[in-house]
Amino acid sequence: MYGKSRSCSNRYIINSIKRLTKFDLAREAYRRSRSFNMSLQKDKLQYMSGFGNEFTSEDPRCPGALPQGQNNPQKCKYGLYAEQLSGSAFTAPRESNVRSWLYRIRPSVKHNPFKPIDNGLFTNDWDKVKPNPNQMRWKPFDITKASQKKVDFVQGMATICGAGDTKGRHGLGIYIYTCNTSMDNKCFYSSDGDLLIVPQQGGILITTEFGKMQVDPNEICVIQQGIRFSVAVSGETRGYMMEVFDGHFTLPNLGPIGANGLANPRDFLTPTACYEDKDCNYTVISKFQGHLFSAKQDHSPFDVVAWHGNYAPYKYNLDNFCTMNTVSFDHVDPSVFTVLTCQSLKPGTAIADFVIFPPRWSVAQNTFRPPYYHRNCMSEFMGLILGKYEAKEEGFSPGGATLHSMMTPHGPDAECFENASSSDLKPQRVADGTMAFMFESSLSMAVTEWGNKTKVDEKYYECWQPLKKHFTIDENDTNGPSIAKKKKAT
Ligand SMILES: O=C(O)Cc1cc(O)ccc1O
Ligand SMILES: [Fe+2]
Repeated sequence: MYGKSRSCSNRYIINSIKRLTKFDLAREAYRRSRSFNMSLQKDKLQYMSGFGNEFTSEDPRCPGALPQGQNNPQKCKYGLYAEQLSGSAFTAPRESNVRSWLYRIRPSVKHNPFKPIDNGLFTNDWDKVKPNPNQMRWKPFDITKASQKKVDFVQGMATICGAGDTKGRHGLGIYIYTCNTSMDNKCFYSSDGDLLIVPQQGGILITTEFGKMQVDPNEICVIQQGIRFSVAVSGETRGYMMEVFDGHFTLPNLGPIGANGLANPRDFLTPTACYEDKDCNYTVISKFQGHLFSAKQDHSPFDVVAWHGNYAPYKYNLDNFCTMNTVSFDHVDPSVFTVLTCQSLKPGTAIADFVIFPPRWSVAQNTFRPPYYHRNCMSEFMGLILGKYEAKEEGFSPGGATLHSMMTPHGPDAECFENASSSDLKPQRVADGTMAFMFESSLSMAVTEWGNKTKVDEKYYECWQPLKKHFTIDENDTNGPSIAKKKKAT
């Protein structure tokens, strides 16, 4: 039945070359799926638009692979296995209930046992490190050259800071990834949380169980808990990554802004089903309770022929962000630039917000335009994708980072303060050719041992030391301080 069907071309080919050995058949299936996958140039990849939609997707090579009207028929078309991936408790309220059904060549369970592997610089063990309340700044993180040592995405992950606990399902981790080589017959998934990936140098082609996404610098993607993915790169590659243990990212409420603006739902792109039927020695790396484990299996995990559901990875181009801001006076809080948020149980308070500082018009009367001086009951980790950040034109470079921990004072450097205090306030473009971002968390994060000793800019504090005392009392100022007025009266 399957062999006669034009619809599943791998089977068709396999059955039409009957006298070949099992090995030849497997090789032929691999060749066909490989040439299909290679023909998917990054600009030819197809996506479905929308945030949190109920999507359906079938690989065009196997039409009708999705069961109609039910999730797990006694026999799935093309001999596929049905598998549910649950991203919320079965009983979660409808608005937060997420799951997808995958129709795959083999179920994920067909693997050898997981064995612990060396975590390298990747850890969620931040409680052993001594706390450090200082402002932290990191110079751009080094990328190993392929000629020195081949490093893939998983080998190149390093934890810079974090808080909370994977077992208690509460917290976040912030990671830097640097790599020079594609993951080869190897995939990764986190059992602990959702990953938000922010490429900074070099695009990444991510193959997931749901399909492929090309994510270039100035784009971001989210790969949720449990979803397997493999990263291909084409040179020296660097980026930032945040993992949230509590729940999933959502779009922020817009309140009085109205129904549109900030990150609009239709600009989120989810990949379409694209299977590979590949028999090979494959390695699955699992992050489980903050530790890495490896399991071998005899096939590619990217064998999902069709899927449906509302639990699927997505990407977003930061250029699509519709910025809101003041058109009268005062510097508006940076929450107005929130792209995605992972909320805690405390109303309006985030485990993590992903906030960007996009190119925009700045129009403000009688206002100190750059970020204000600040002490925050939240932690602020910042990264720079491109260009410069207006509050610190010098010293904060693309591929570097800053951390302003809970209640740690921060704000514009002395030069920025002096310039912005006297600049002409006509409407102006700000942040053109730049993209800075912030991971803001209500948790108090600890910097890891690696974070404390790698690329740290020990002189960061110096950027505020030239801030001058400008305080003066003008005896003739009738609106001035009461002491001056009292003196005049007597
Ligand atoms: O530069 C920062 O550290 C982030 C930041 C931005 C802003 O617009 C206002 C306050 C703030 O802390
Ligand atoms: Fe701040």
